[in-house]
This record gives sequence, structure tokens and C-alpha cells, in this order.
Amino acid sequence: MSGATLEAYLASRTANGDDLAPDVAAVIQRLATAALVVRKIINQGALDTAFNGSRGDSNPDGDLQRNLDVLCNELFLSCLQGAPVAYYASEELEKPVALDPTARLAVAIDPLDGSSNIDNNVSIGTVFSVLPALKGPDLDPTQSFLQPGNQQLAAGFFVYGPQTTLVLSLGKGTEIFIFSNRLGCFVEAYKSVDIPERTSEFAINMSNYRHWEEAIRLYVDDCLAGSEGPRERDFNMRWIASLLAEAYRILVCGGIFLYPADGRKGYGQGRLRLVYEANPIAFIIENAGGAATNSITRVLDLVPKSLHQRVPLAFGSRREVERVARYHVDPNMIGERAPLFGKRGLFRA
Ligand SMILES: O=P(O)(O)OC[C@H]1O[C@](O)(COP(=O)(O)O)[C@@H](O)[C@@H]1O
Ligand SMILES: [Mg+2]
Ligand SMILES: [Mg+2]
Repeated sequence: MSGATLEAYLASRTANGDDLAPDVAAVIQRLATAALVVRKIINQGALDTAFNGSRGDSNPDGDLQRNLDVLCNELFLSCLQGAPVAYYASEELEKPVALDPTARLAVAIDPLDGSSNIDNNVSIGTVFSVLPALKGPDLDPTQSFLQPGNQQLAAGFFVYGPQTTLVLSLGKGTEIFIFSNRLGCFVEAYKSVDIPERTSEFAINMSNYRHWEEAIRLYVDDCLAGSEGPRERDFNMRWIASLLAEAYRILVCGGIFLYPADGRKGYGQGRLRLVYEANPIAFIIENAGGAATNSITRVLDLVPKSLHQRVPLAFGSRREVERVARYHVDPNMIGERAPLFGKRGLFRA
């Protein structure tokens, strides 16, 4: 299979008359170049000194920073020097960095997601969001990142796994590119990804079951009850504990991912960050026909209050994500959990 190169794809999409499109394309090209440096380091693992260790510092959310987290942040920040980017915000930096004051874009990034998997040889990734930069005499750079996700111009993520991949949406569809060793660049492998709207596969960290609210427990209980329960079919479970590998699987095979709020200290809004994790994923998933909510409300309509704010996250196959929201409104799921109605097959997701 051989589709367009990333460069050719971006060139075709800049011809659409949107005056920010060439700037967005330039940013994506630069991020892709930096991602290939990250890929090389990850491929070598512990054999590359850059891969190892931690100085024991924490990021603004309190997570331990690995040296690789810090290095990836530096690589992505430096690749955007000279790009049409006014502000750069990162999971690893408390405040946004001001770059080109004349530029019209703002980039938010998690330079390396899944840090806890670095040593395990499990897929990890980079996720980014491109927004219009907001300018004005009284506007702080952070304001650009407090726009709802529905204002994103583009979003994407790289997965450093058995294949190095780029999942990208410029709006109007989501594409998947794979790095071609033969050509030395990203090549389109899946055009206009379409997530199946029904699924029988869920991904959640089950060890947190006792900390979840009732609606999430009921949803999972019903999946676990399988063909003997109200869903009347068996479900499979996946948990890689690497958000972007999980998102990639769901884009290709369908499924639902949940990282809900829970009762542990610090997890009242889940674990994932709205601005540079949930928003770009929601944009990509919706553009592939799926859905993304904070368990109830569409992620892309949430207005961030702070740069590093967390958000409960459910995304993937549309009918399943919608079903999770219904357990919150009516935990009894009248007509859907009652066996009689289940047997009649009404309202079945
Ligand atoms: O270890 P847990 O609680 O299951 O969390 C796993 C989640 O945390 C993440 O690793 C995010 O953490 P980081 O942003 O700190 O790397 C996701 O990739 C993954 O889905
Ligand atoms: Mg992360
Ligand atoms: Mg990270």
C-alpha cells in the first residue's frame, strides 16, 4: 500500500483557500521532523544515554519527569523556532513560551505521553493541538490555550511503536501516516479513517473500580456480564496504559477508552489533561466519526479554565460513548438494562 507522502498530502490541503493552512502545514512538517529524532532515541532504548534516567524533577502536574520527557520537550520547542508559531505550551512547562510575535498559531503539546512505559518497550507517543493565537494588548499567551477544542485548526499524534505513525486531522477527516523506511518519510496508509460506531471492546484501568462513581461501575458491570447481561453480547477488554497507542487501536479497530474521574486524591477530574491530551484526541476521533466526552459532555465544547487542567475522558465508537453518558443521566437505564426490554432489542447500543 502506498499513498501520498505527508508533504504531498499537506500541499494538497493547503490549496483549499484557508489562509492559515500553509502555516499549519509548516508546523506539522517541523513536528514530524522532530518526531523522527525522538523515534531514533526510542529505537535505541537504554543503549542511548538520552533515553535513561531522571533528575527527580516534577512537571507542573506533579508527575516525575524523565530525562526523555525533558529532552522531547526541548526537541519539539526548538523545531518550532522560526516556524509560524506565536506560543508554545507543553505538559513539561508551567507557562507557555512566546515564540514569533507576528505569527498566528499556538501549539500545545504533550511531548512524550506514556512516560511510565518508557522502560517497558511499550508504544509511547507525542500528541499536539494547533489553535489560532489570540492577540491583544491585555491578552496573556495562556489565553490562546483556553479556547475550547472546537477552535482547533489541526491536531495529531505520533506513536513510537513497532511502526512509527502519525495520526493527523486538519478537520474534515482523519488520516494515518506510517513512517516508510524505504522512502525516509511519512506515507499515508489509511485515508479518511472511519471508526465503527458499534463495538464490543473497552479499555479502562480496572484496578480503579472501587474508586469510580456508580455510572462508570454500572457501565463496566454490564460489559463484564457479557452475553448473560443486558448487553447480550460478550465484551473484550484492552488496557495498554499508553493513551496514544490506545487511541490508534480504536481508530483502526473501534472500541471505547475511558479514564473517568475517581475518588483517589488528585483524580477528581481523572488523569488526562484537557488542552494537550483530550482536546487533540477528541478532534481526531470526531473527525473519524467517533465521539469524545468527559463522560457526559462533548470534550470539544468544554472551555478550559487553566492550561494543565485535567478532564475525565471517554472516547471511541460513537454509540458506546453515548451509552456511557446515558448511565450518568439514568443509572437504571430504563428500557436498556431491564432484561425484558433488552430481549426485545429496543434502544440497544
Ligand atoms: O497508570 P494509569 O493510571 O493507568 O494511567 C495511564 C494513562 O496515563 C498516561 O500514561 C498519561 O500519563 P503521562 O501523560 O504522565 O505520560 C496515559 O498514556 C495512560 O492512558
Ligand atoms: Mg501525557
Ligand atoms: Mg508527557
